[in-house]
Amino acid sequence: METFNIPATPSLMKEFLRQMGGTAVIDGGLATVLELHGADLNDPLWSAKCLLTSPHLIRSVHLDYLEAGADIIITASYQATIQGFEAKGFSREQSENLLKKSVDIALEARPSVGSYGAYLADGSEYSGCYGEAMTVNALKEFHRRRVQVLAEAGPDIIAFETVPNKIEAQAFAELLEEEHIKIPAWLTFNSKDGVNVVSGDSLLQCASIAESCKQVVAVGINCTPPRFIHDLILAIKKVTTKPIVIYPNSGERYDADRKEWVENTGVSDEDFVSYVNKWCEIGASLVGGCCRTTPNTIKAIYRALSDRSPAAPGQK
Ligand SMILES: C[S+](C)CC[C@H](N)C(=O)O
Ligand SMILES: N[C@@H](CCS)C(=O)O
Ligand SMILES: [Zn+2]
Repeated sequence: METFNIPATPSLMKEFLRQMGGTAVIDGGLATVLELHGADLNDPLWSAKCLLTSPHLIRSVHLDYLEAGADIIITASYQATIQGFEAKGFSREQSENLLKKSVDIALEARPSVGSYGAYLADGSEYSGCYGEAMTVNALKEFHRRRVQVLAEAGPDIIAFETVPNKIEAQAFAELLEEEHIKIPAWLTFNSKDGVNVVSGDSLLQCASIAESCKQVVAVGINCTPPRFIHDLILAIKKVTTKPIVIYPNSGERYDADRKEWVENTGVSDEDFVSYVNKWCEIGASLVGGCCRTTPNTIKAIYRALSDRSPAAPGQK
């Protein structure tokens, strides 16, 4: 079982970034592009449904992102949970194999571990409200086997993403240590006000939990409107020495009942690509897109960063 040997040292990501010339490009929305290709994700498994119905499509979206200039691609496991597959009638073993399949499809990819809120499939990753009764221990038990299976599949890094509250950050950090996970990880939070994480918990406290966990090699923000990113980077910078990872969404709002994104009627987010260099100047070193971004977004980010000197991405 012990087949991986990448030491999860804090310097690992820094060394990778040095090799990349200082900045790395992450891919964009996976579910978004699966939908653009006709996948129906109105399902409790959301994008993980495609692990059952259209693995070829997942593979082709990963390839599109690599071609667009992404140095890092993220697997289709955001909403893939053993509990979610079992609810569809799969056995435990079949469910674990489906999780593993997400990594196999994007070999060398960064497995996505969405929050408990993602599994609930009611959009609660955008509120972080799990009820008074939820505890760090219950969250650890929910995620434990999932994290073990994904780590055993041998990815380069595990992306804990769209983390909405402090107890889930704590649960992930403790799981990485208790299970002696040797795969490095990043933890990215989401925000709807540019100050705190979506639950209202302090971003500084959440980022500090990530900072104290030795397996965590980067900390940041994902699936958050671009207009908040600048201030969030400045806040995170105060509490971390680790590389900062940023992959915003388009700024639209998610309607969890209809499982659809709706355009904002209020302030609109302009194309965020023009801000990417500024975000890197103030501290971000891994940049990509989340929901509602596409390979075109990533191409534009790649181009914007390539114009920077001397720290061009990827040196491709
Ligand atoms: C990142 S959100 C758009 C994922 C989907 C959500 N958990 C749902 O099931 O509706
Ligand atoms: N990684 C997921 C979304 C996380 S919010 C995806 O791109 O579909
Ligand atoms: Zn997203």
